[in-house]
Amino acid sequence: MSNEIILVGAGHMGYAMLEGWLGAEILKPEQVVVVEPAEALRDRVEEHGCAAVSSAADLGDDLKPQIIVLAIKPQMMNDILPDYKRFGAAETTFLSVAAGTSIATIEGHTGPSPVIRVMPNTPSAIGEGMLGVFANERVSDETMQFVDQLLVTSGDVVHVEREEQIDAITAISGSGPGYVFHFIEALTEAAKAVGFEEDTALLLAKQTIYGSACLAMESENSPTELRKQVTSPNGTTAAALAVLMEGDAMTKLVTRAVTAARDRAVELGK
Ligand SMILES: NC(=O)C1=CN([C@@H]2O[C@H](COP(=O)(O)OP(=O)(O)OC[C@H]3O[C@@H](n4cnc5c(N)ncnc54)[C@H](O)[C@@H]3O)[C@@H](O)[C@H]2O)C=CC1
Ligand SMILES: O=C(O)[C@@H]1CCC=N1
Repeated sequence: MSNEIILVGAGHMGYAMLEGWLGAEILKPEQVVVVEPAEALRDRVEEHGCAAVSSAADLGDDLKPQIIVLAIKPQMMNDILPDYKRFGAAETTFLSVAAGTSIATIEGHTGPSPVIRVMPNTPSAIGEGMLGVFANERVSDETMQFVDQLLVTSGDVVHVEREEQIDAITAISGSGPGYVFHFIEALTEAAKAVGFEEDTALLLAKQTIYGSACLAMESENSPTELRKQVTSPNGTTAAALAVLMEGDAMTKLVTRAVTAARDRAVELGK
């Protein structure tokens, strides 16, 4: 067994993580074989020097990968996993980034195997991801250490104690960039409504979110304290926050959204 990796699916998430691993030189391109039916996406990984095939049937008979990364849609798991049964119930670790898909579902196809569930997010593409991890008891310390080394190239990593917490992480940080991008859209539209052209409106919105996120990370103050520092008594921020915080409107809306995402993750796992 070498540290060979098979990456199944080189779409948004699979490719983002692969780029991080290669860029940080934790993996050499020759250690990775990608299975991806879309030709343009195979070309993209081949440009990095990785081998790429269009289906599992084209994988060499003698491959004994340390890890198979499953970066395919949860709805496709039951169709695709049988192609990887031959690597199951052995030393190969399955690492799934799919929302919802449980370890039991994966082992239902592979037999009892080391399985790690990772919930990344798209900022992983620039090394600023947030990743949740849960591993079953069959994963060796050696493989877990290697996987942690890979994952930190994508961003911050948190290990959870219970598998269902991955569904909750999915709803917060997995889907979270979607909420933040929507807030950028909303702030851009609002900037246009008060008189700015599209380009300026977008810059005002993006830089405000970026600067605020950086300050929240770097400051020793809590977000509550940072919010208070912006809010002059009877000033402009107070006028806006009176709208967003009336009856805890924003918190209730975000909690409803997160609960819907968590429930959908649970549903996808059935
Ligand atoms: N996009 C996101 O923000 C996040 C996605 N995820 C998870 O990552 C997984 C992939 O999602 P995305 O990358 O967004 O989707 P995507 O559609 O960009 O990527 C999936 C890839 O799988 C490929 N594929 C289809 N059939 C295949 C097969 N038989 N063998 C190998 N590859 C095959 C597709 O051609 C596609 O490139 C999903 O399970 C999702 O839940 C997790 C966290 C965040
Ligand atoms: O929307 C989804 O289902 C995936 C999982 C987390 C982010 N994107």
